[in-house]
Amino acid sequence: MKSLLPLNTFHVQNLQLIVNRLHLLLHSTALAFLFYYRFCFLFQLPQNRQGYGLLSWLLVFASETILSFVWILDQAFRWRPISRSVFPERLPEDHKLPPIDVFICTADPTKEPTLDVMNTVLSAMALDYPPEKLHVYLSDDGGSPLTLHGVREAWKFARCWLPFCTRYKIKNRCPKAYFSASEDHADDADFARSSLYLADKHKIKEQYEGFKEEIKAFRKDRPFSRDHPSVIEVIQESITDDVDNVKMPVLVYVSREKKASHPHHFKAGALNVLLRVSSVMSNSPYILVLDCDMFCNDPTSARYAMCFHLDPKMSSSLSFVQFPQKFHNISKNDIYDSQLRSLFSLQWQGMDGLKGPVMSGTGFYIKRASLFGNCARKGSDLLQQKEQFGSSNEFIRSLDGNNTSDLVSDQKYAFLEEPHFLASCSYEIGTKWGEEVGFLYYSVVEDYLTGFVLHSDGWTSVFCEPSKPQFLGTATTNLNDVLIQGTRWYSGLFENGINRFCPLIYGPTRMPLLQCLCFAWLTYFPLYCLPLWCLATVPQLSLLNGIPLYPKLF
Ligand SMILES: O=c1ccn([C@@H]2O[C@H](COP(=O)(O)OP(=O)(O)O[C@H]3O[C@H](CO)[C@@H](O)[C@H](O)[C@H]3O)[C@@H](O)[C@H]2O)c(=O)[nH]1
Ligand SMILES: [Mn+2]
Repeated sequence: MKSLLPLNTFHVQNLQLIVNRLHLLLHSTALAFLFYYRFCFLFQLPQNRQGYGLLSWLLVFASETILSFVWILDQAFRWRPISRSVFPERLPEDHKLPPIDVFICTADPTKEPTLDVMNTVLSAMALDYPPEKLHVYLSDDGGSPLTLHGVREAWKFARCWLPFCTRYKIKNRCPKAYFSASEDHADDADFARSSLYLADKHKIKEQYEGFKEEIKAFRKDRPFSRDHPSVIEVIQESITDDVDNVKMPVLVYVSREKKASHPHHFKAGALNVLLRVSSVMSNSPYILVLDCDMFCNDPTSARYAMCFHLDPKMSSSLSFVQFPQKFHNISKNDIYDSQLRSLFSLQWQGMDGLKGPVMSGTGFYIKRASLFGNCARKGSDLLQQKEQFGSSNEFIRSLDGNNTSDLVSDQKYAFLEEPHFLASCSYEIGTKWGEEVGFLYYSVVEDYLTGFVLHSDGWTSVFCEPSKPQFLGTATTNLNDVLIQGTRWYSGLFENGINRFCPLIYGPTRMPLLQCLCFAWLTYFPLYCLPLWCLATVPQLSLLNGIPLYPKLF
């Protein structure tokens, strides 16, 4: 009976849909009149086509054209908004659930405080999922001894933290957030006032303080260089005092090799190394990608995601389940809209009604096989596969998809030869990594591009937005950071609108038109700044100089 019921359902938001489409009709009629007026004016009288008057007209006309173009693209998001529900209680029993690898990226311990990164790691280890099916990989691009020390300490702390969370069904499993939450928030269960719970809570708080001290006390003066060899440590193996029989997820620290002479491709490069290293260790079919500044706020996300990935109706074409980015540090007035509200509540819902939302960098559960594109097809010969994936036989063997999670604890990996080879910076030379395989390198917004190409290859995605945010991140809240991040995102996005991945050229033969328009909106909306400048100056100057730009009403 259990398996017959659907794991998820969706419903089209009909009222929203009708309002949106009526608005589309009304607004486009108004636009048609505006354009008619502009054309008539230019072609009616010859004197309209000379001097400053003409210049102002053309500038305003060009601005209106750009705005209308961006507006038309934006309508695709509003065409068919849907919302979804999931039923995790209908999932198969724990032993039948597929394994998951969690990838967390960090790059710089000075900008990304180690304690916060470890909180993200701990919250991921404490996901509500069978621990033997969970493998957490931390990629440290800084190659910092402090981060490695932090991971070892985090593992020790996790040995008490995880049982505490399961015993009391703690909902907020990021220790920092749990201890700083107000009492009523943290403890809403029946036993909240029981003396046993309070005593345990007190004890675990002390252990957390000890863990914090351990990280603080670490010598930080060691400079970290851009050149460093790869360091890989399966934390599970380094601890021997198996006092209590606590089942723990595997925790792996990976710092890939870096040389100034080799491009490292930022986060996409780090994720691809994790993809390779994990494939010869746990090789889980599903991967959760997290930024180090984004912790799991609710432990149920893995089960929620599996409600889609295990749904036989959608799983064959489903590449990833995207959760919205929500933030814990939004200021009261949020004057820069750091929450990115329209993206994560309105537009992603709209794309969900088409072929699925854009990959948003963090908080998504992706099917590993989808990242190997068409290259991984069975039957292609070994030589060809080596050209695409590099020369590791073990990696190529892993493409068959047979999970090898028991190998993590195998003696074979005591020396970790193969993972080191896969994490070396020369491994990718001459291969298709970053071009056709894994996360793509052509863009600073690797998430957008990888998602776009996946959609072009026929994969779909799903947007899952439960009422309680599953992940909480740190938003940019001051003008300086907003401008730096904005410039990086919008220039990166716009670049994708004018290179060979232009959604309006590359897309239409590969995906439905409305989906193309959504991607096109993302790449072209940075053009907004041009009409903004024009309309903030030209009409005002024209008014002062007596140049009419708009029709007289009376
Ligand atoms: O060389 C690098 C650079 C960055 N990172 C990590 O990548 C993540 C995101 O980088 P960040 O500098 O915080 O960028 P944001 O602008 O905050 O990130 C947003 O935009 C990125 C680019 O689109 C996406 O990858 C992110 O997921 C998304 O949250 C962080 O965890 C970093 O530690 C690395 O691992 N290696
Ligand atoms: Mn960030």
